[in-house]
Amino acid sequence: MFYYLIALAVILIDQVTKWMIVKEMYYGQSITVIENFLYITSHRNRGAAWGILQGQMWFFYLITVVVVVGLIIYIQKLKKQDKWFGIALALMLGGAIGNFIDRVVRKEVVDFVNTYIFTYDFPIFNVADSALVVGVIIMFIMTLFEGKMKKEHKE
Ligand SMILES: CCC[C@@H]1OC(=O)[C@@H](C)C[C@H](C)CCCCC(=O)CCC[C@@H](CC)/C=C/C=C(\COC)CC[C@@H](O)[C@@H](O)C[C@H](O)CNC1=O
Repeated sequence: MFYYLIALAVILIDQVTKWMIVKEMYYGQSITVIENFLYITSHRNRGAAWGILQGQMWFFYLITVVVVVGLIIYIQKLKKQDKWFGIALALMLGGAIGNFIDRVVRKEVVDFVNTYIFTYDFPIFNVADSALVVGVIIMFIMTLFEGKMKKEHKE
């Protein structure tokens, strides 16, 4: 149950930030936060990461529903000691739903976090993407860590 609160918090923060960007900024407007590193740029994406599959909304709905159902089943099955795993799943759940709301309501995803990692202009993303990526990273670390733990028990 606790994990759904994390997912809900991610959705709220994601939707509030997107709502502010849509309300306060015109499309393409950019605000410098840290020169040459971080900008807030009002952007829209009809695709997935890096703008792949532009406009394939039905495909995105399908994938997102499968991802969300999978995550909920996984969260329900969690045991007590899988705390971090649950947090990772909750972050991914919140992120997936956050972008899903945009895709259903706006038919496009609002993006605004514009970072330049070294000289590479990383694709503009949003809070939901960050939650998804952080969730994936935590899950990846947990899986590695779990593997290591099991090996130790065996030896
Ligand atoms: C993060 C997943 C993207 C997110 O997937 C979602 O919604 C999920 C729930 C539904 C998709 C239909 C299915 C995932 C497709 C897989 C994918 O795409 C490969 C992802 C790799 C990833 C490593 C895990 C890299 C990271 C990229 C970016 C995020 O950097 C922080 C750049 C984000 C910008 O291109 C921004 O314009 C994207 C826009 O906001 C729409 N977002 C989505 O489609």
